[in-house]
Amino acid sequence: MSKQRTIMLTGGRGMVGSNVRERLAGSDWNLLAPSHSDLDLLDAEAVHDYLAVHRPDIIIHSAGLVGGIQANIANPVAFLDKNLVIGRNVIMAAYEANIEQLINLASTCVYPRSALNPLSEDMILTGELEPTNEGYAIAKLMALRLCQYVNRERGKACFKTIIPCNLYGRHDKFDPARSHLIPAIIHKVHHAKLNGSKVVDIWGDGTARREFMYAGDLADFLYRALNNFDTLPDLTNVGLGHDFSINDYYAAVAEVVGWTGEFSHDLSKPVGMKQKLASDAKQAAWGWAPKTSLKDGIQKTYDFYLETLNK
Ligand SMILES: NC(=O)C1=CN([C@@H]2O[C@H](COP(=O)(O)OP(=O)(O)OC[C@H]3O[C@@H](n4cnc5c(N)ncnc54)[C@H](OP(=O)(O)O)[C@@H]3O)[C@@H](O)[C@H]2O)C=CC1
Ligand SMILES: C[C@H]1O[C@H](OP(=O)(O)OP(=O)(O)OC[C@H]2O[C@@H](n3cnc4c(=O)[nH]c(N)nc43)[C@H](O)[C@@H]2O)[C@@H](O)[C@@H](O)C1=O
Repeated sequence: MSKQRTIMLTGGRGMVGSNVRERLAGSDWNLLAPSHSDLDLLDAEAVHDYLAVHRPDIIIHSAGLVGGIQANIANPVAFLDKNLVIGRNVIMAAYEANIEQLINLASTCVYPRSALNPLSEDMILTGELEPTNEGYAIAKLMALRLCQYVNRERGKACFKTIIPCNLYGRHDKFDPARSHLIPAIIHKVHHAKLNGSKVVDIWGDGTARREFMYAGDLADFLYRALNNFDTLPDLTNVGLGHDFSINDYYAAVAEVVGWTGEFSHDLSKPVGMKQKLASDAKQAAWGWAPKTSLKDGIQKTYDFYLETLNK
């Protein structure tokens, strides 16, 4: 009989982490998902001691300070400092404890702002970063490179990094000061419907493009990666392979929510990258593709939003 394998999931109460926990429910994996209050990842000694005691077979590192464009602009110090320290602590503790397998989560903000789309993994560190989330991106780049250096020293690919595109889904954050685009639209359009408002504001002119994947699909990718770690590429984008304009996302949410008003454009708001579409060549070669359509994903996210309002 084979030994039950143990996974440590950081950020297990966050959006990605909660979707991963739901995906793992009923599986053979023994899951360790310490909450922020159980284990503060800013505390290097605590992380070191935790790994020395628990010795997981694999770590999914999904914790961090995460937020939309406005939160990143408002708090560059925290986004750089906290993510740098958390990334360093988790990866170095895993290195020192000789943990065999780790999956580190980066983000498409690691790509240069002027790189040609679709963005392929070999474009990393070839140009200037997008200023609206530069601090966050520098922290993510540090963690990505640290994983690659561990692999170089060990002579094998033990610590792998995935680069998800923008994500949304159940367990998302809907607070306008922190939220990413899709939860922000759900919150705005739901309230417009509730209050009988005829107009909703879109930040910017709405022509910027984003690739938003349903977080349940990322959990599905990670589940496959856990069970096929050896074939998972050392560094790979994870995404849809196509994108939509900001205006398209507003229209899609309005349809799901059932609101029929009009949109105006607030040109004083930050827009960030004009486009950040990740190449899906590596993930496709690995044999994986997301399954959730934009409409289904928005519907599930809206249902979750309504559940949280009623709690
Ligand atoms: N959301 C997105 O669009 C994208 C996310 N990613 C990456 O995916 C990962 C998960 O993101 P997501 O789930 O959206 O983010 P969330 O903010 O939903 O979750 C992050 C989690 O990290 C925890 N955390 C933060 N600081 C600490 C700490 N000091 N010690 C312990 N736990 C801590 C948070 O706990 P608490 O809330 O209690 O502080 C929270 O549970 C991140 O690495 C992110 O960069 C990549 C691409 C896109
Ligand atoms: C995942 C990625 O996410 C962040 O980058 P971002 O993609 O720019 O983030 P966003 O989801 O907040 O915005 C996407 C687009 O949407 C437009 N937009 C319109 N109207 C609203 C609106 O009401 N709210 C928000 N937030 N955006 C809006 C907004 O102007 C922008 O053009 C990084 O900071 C970092 O976290 C990171 O790596």
